[in-house]
Amino acid sequence: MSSSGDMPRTTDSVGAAVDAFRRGQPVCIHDAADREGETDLVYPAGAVTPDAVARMRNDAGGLVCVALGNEVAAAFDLPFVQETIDHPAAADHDLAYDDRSSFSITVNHRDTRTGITDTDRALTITALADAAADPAGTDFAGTFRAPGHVHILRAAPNLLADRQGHTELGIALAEAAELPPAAVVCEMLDDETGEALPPAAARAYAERADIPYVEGAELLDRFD
Ligand SMILES: O=C(CO)[C@H](O)[C@H](O)COP(=O)(O)O
Repeated sequence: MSSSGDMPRTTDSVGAAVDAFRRGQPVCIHDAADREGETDLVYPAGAVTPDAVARMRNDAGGLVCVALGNEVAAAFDLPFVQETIDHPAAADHDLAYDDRSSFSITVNHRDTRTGITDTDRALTITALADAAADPAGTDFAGTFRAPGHVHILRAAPNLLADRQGHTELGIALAEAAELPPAAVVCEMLDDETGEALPPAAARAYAERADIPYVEGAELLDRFD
C-alpha cells in the first residue's frame, strides 16, 4: 500500500490523531493512493454534535457513516449488507479498490422524525456510540429503526490485518484513544471537480482547520 508521500513528516501525526480523538475532535485520514485515494473526515462517534454533522455535509460532502467494531456489529446481528440482498445487482460485488465494502444496514434513532436533519443524525450517531460502549445493555431494535439515514459500516473481524479501509482505520484510532469502537467517517469531495479531494488540498484544509491529517500507512505502521 502506498501513501501520497507528497510531504516529509516532521511531527507525530499518529500521536496527534490519537490525542484529537481522545479529546472528541476530528481527524483527516487519507487511506492510500492505490486504494480509494480518499481523505475522510473522521470523528469519534460519541462526540458528534449537530454542528459536527453540518461540518461533514459542508466541508466534506460525502456519505456520513458510522463504523462499528466487528464484535459490536456481531452482538447486534448487523450483517455485511451485500450478503443479505437477494437481487442480481448484489450478485457480483466487484469493487475497484477492495475485496468487499464494509456497508451494513442504515438506521435512525427511534426518537428522530425524518432522521436526516443535523440534530436527528447526531442523535442516531451518539446513540450508536453508546451502544458500542455497552452492547449487552443495549436493546438495539428498541433504540433504532431500519432503514434510516445513517449508514453503519462493519469493521473486518481482524481489523487492520484483514482490511485497511477508513472503516478499520477509524476503529483502530478509537481503540488507541481508549474509546468505544464507533467512528464516523465522511469522504471529502472537491467542490470544483466533484472528485475525491486531492491529498494536498485535504492536508491544506486540515492545517487551516487545525485538524490532524494522517496517512493510512502511518496508522498501519503504528497499529498493525
Ligand atoms: O464507502 C464508504 C462509505 O461512504 C467510504 O469510502 C468510507 O471511506 C468507508 O469505506 P472504506 O472502509 O472502504 O474506506
